[in-house]
Amino acid sequence: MIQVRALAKHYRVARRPPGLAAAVRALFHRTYETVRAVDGIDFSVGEGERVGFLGPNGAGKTTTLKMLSGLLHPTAGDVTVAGHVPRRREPAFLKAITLVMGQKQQLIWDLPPAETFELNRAVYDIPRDRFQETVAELTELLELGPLVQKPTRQLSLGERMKCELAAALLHRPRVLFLDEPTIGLDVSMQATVRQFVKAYNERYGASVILTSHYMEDVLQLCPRVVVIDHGRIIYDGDLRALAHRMRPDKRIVLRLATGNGAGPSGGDLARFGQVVSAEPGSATLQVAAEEVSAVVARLLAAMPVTDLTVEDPPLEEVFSELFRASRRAAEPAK
Ligand SMILES: Nc1ncnc2c1ncn2[C@@H]1O[C@H](COP(=O)(O)OP(=O)(O)OP(=O)(O)O)[C@@H](O)[C@H]1O
Repeated sequence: MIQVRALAKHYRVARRPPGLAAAVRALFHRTYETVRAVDGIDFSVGEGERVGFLGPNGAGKTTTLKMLSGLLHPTAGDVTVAGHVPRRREPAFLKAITLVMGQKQQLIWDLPPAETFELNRAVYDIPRDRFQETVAELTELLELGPLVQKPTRQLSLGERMKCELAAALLHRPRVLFLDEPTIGLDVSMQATVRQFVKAYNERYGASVILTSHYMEDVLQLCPRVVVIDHGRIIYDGDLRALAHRMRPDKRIVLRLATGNGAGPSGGDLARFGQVVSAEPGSATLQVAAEEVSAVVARLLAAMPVTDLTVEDPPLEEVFSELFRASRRAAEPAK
C-alpha cells in the first residue's frame, strides 16, 4: 500500500549569526546551511497494517508524513501510496488518503462541524446516501451526538478532535496518516481516539501510520514501529521484539506491609535486585528476566509482601535506550 525508497527532504535555511554587526552583514551576504530533515529512508506498509512512526522532536516524522501525503516535494527518492505518486496530488490519490494533524484543524471555526462535513461531501464528491451512512457510522463510533450541531469554537479540545477525525474520514480513505492525533487530550479521550482508530482500521482494512509521543498510543495501536532519528531509520520491526532486545529485564512491583514502622528499606531490598524506587509500603525492583521466579520466591519468603506484579520496563526507557545505542554507533571511532 505504501512504498518508500531512498526518500530525502533537505531544507535550505539561512544561517543567522549572533550579534548586531553580523546580522547587518548577513543582510548583504546571506549564508545558508542544509537541514537534512529526512535523509534517505526506506520502508513499506501493507494493506490494513498499523505502524507507529516514532522518533524524538525534530527527527523528521512530520516532514515524512507531509511527503507521503503530497504536501511536500521530496528532494530525492520515490514514494508510492495506494499506487499513486503523492506529489502529483491526483484526485484518486486524495480520495484514498487522509492526513490528520493533532496540532492543526480543518473544521471551520465559526460553523458547526456538520457544515464542514457537508463541505467535504462536496469536495470529495461523496454520493449522498453513502455520506449519510458514513456520518451515522462515525457518529456512533465516536459518540458525536449533538456535538456536530454546535459551533466548532464552543467545543472542547477532545470534542473537536473527535469531529476532526470524523471530517477527515468521511470519504472512507484506505490510508490514514495520523500526526499526533491524541496530543493534549486527557487520558479518557486519548483512549476514545485509540479505540476509534483501531475500529476504523479493522472495519475498513485501512493502513495507518501514526506518530505520537504518548507511549500508550504506541502500545495499544502499533504492533510494528518504524523509528527515525536525525532523518534516518534506526529500527523497523516488531514493537515487542524491540522492547525485549533493548530491555530484556523485568520489573517487580511490590506492596509491603509497614507494620508500626516504615517497613523494609531500599538497603534491605537491594539484596534482591536493582532498586528503581522505594517508599514506605511500596517498591519497584529491576531484575534479569531469567531470575524473576527465583527472586519472587525469595521476596515472598523474606519480606512482608501484600501484593506483587511483574511488569515490562516502560516503553519510554526502551526508546531512550534505542536512541542512545544508535547515537553511540554513529559516533566516529576514537
Ligand atoms: N520548513 C522548514 N524549513 C527548515 N527546516 C525545517 C522545516 N520544517 C522542518 N524543519 C526541520 O527539519 C527537521 C525535522 O522536522 P520535523 O517537523 O519533520 O520533525 P518531527 O520528527 O515531526 O518533530 P516533532 O516530534 O517535534 O514534531 C527539524 O530539524 C526541523 O527544524
